[in-house]
Amino acid sequence: MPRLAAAAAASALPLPRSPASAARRLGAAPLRALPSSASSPPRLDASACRLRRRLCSSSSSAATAAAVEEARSGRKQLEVTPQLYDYLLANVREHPILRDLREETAAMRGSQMQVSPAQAQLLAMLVQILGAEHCIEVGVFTGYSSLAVALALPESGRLVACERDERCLEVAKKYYQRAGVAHKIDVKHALAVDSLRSLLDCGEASSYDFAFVDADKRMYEEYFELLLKLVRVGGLIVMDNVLWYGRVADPLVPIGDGMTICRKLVEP
Ligand SMILES: C[S@@+](CC[C@H](N)C(=O)[O-])C[C@H]1O[C@@H](n2cnc3c(N)ncnc32)[C@H](O)[C@@H]1O
Repeated sequence: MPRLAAAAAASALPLPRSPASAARRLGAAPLRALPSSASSPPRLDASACRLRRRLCSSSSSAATAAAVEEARSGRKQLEVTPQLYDYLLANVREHPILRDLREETAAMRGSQMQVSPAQAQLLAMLVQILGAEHCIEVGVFTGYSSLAVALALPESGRLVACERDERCLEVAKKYYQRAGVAHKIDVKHALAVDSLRSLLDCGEASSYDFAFVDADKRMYEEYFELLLKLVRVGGLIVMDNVLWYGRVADPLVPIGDGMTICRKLVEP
């Protein structure tokens, strides 16, 4: 975690702090625990702590609690209703083959794992803004996000796509062919951690512009450390599901389920 935190400090957008470190930084005892699962410790709402700290010298505790609640309720998060989702879908740019892939995947088990068209458009835009040529994806599923990235890459671009499930890859490869981008995608059918290590073993440190992680969450720290080596200075690492259905406190980039964007600024 220290390396992760150090990298986050250097990046444009910070990664989540642990509740304990947030409390230490604020010099405050936890005010109140957010709901958490039985297996995880209660989490501190750091923004509530910050607010309380600002107010506590001049307010009574009742007034402070009221101000905390007011600030909390004022921080509105938009719920994506079916109507809003339809609106987004109607207005997002989606390649016709991406749409076909989304429709085929909708009938498959695990279809909810696919990134949304809006998230895919964001990834494609990041790749284009960066002028990325070399990309990595960890967690392909049926290929929606990887296809969006490959379509955004120039002809000379390459995407290393890591996935352990062969049946998902069959669907993905079919759509890579249909979209005419199969030549840009190097599919690695293996555990992603092994694929990333073998890229490093092949001398590919600091040679990637962009990485997207959307796979097994317990490995995120490991993926981040490996990608920090593989991505060049100035490159981006995008991690999906960082909020994990809201089970993480102190959200930072509430895009979808907490897509977090880290820019590598220095060699680790
Ligand atoms: C959330 S889905 C990816 C969705 C994909 N980005 C999309 O837009 O359709 C996660 C994928 O990661 C794969 N996966 C999980 N753990 C993995 C591992 N250790 N190595 C490689 N792939 C893994 C799963 O098989 C699954 O297909």
